[in-house]
Amino acid sequence: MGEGAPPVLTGRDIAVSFAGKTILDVPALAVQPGDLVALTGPSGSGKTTLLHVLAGILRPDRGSVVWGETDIARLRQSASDDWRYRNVGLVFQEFHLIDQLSPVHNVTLPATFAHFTVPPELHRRAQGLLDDFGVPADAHLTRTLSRGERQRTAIARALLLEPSILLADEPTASLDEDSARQVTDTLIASARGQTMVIVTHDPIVMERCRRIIRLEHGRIVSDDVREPAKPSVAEAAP
Ligand SMILES: Nc1ncnc2c1ncn2[C@@H]1O[C@H](COP(=O)(O)OP(=O)(O)OP(=O)(O)O)[C@@H](O)[C@H]1O
Repeated sequence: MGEGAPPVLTGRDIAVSFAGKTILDVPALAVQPGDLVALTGPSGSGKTTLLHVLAGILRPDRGSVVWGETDIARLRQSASDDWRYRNVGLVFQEFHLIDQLSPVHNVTLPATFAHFTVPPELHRRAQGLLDDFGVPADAHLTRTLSRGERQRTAIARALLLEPSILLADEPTASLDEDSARQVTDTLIASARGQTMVIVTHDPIVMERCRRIIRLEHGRIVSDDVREPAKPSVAEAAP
């Protein structure tokens, strides 16, 4: 992690309201490059809203969200989409997979926005990632996968283009304890200097993160830095 380096993310005075009610009120947030941050807190506390603001999916009513030198809160929609495509891997709570495609086809989808046909090396990388995450790559249509396999497919897809930022919303929510441990270890092993912000309630994920930010009623109520736990299984390199 870039200890002492300038933050890769600087948020200031971020506010989001829905129907006149303030959902998020974050005066300041800085994240160091390569850090592993868990965003936790009770249901409805604003975690997904903050993640979407950090991803540029949701424009805050107020404030700045500066990644590197780009204030994504000021970008037009198309520029924001382009910035996200170039920089961010996203794991959504509801996965956003296409059921009628194979898992490997879902994982290679991000590549189809930039390439007419998926380059063979990205196809191989997709298969390698699915293998690392224990998903049968071509065997079935995605709709036949279990919820846990779908979740792991969504994580593999977020990693395909080796984004510098990974934002994940409850990436272990559908997994049993062993799978959650394995997926967390694989995810973290695959981070080569990536900055990760993970919304989670899962102690298995939290113990592997260096920083735990807790939200309540849309505000940061605690922000703790500590030594993360070591992986429980041998780290696999995708
Ligand atoms: N589009 C919207 N319109 C109105 N209210 C919304 C909207 N999106 C979120 N909210 C409200 O904002 C609050 C925060 O929601 P958010 O999904 O960010 O919480 P969360 O901490 O991620 O919750 P969970 O752990 O249950 O996923 C909730 O009260 C939710 O109902």
